Amino acid sequence: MTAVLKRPLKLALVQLACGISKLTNHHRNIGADKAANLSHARAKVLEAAKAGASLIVLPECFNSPYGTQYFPKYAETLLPSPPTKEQSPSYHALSALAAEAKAYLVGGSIPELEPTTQKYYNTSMVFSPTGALIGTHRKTHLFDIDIPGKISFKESDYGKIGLSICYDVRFPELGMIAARKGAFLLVYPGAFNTTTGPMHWSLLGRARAVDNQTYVAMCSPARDMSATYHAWGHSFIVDPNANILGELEEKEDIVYADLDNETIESMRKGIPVTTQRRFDVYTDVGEV
Ligand SMILES: NC(=O)CCC(=O)C(=O)O
Repeated sequence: MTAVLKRPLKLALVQLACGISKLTNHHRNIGADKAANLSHARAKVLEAAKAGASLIVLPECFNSPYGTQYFPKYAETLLPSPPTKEQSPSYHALSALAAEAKAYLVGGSIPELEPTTQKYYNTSMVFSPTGALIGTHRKTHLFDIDIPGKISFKESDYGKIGLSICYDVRFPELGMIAARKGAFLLVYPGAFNTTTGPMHWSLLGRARAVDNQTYVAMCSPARDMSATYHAWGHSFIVDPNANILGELEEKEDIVYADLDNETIESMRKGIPVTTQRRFDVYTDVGEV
């Protein structure tokens, strides 16, 4: 999916502690307690909003332990939209939180149960600062006017973001299609692990940034060695030149970066691959 946001903007990735934690009694089993996770996510998102972030991202499976064995217990029904509070407490919590934070909120992902087919999905929901749902993504493998003193509206100040989930980052086509449709930022709520994380997490995010000359944001849960799945952590934000603007370690924390148009424009001017494609020689797979 793509969403449209005004730039420049401050982006925050919330590397949430969402596995089962043994840190303190207070935090014990927080990963297994959806209501506690939603309340903890609220506190961290409001912290990011207070720091000035207008686009805030939560990680993959932010309100449940990560693992398909947990899907039946934690899954919510999102269709028909809008769901009731009973069908999807997370939908309502995220919608209210986006409005409270007055920020765009990429709600990481949650397990979804499709009521007709009874199939499970790993689904991300995106809310606007009014609390409206503006997009969803299920993991799959310019009007410019300036009349002085009257009206000024610059549609080109707005940009789209492309959203995929975790393993999706290994499929360059998704990011490429989003970038070719105008996305300036590719967001991946994700939960790599302590095996594949050190090998590929950073490499893949930086590769997608260079491929598409966009910003890329990879938002992981914090690592919890007492959970059944050990998330890599290391949430990071990278610019279109593959420079890491900020990266976390494995514990709970928030990383911020200011994103602008100029960096993308200057990168695309300097290395103009976006205008040099040879569709007379090979097929335009990004044109779908
Ligand atoms: N949650 C995921 O999709 C994990 C993907 C992963 O670890 C990988 O290496 O890819």
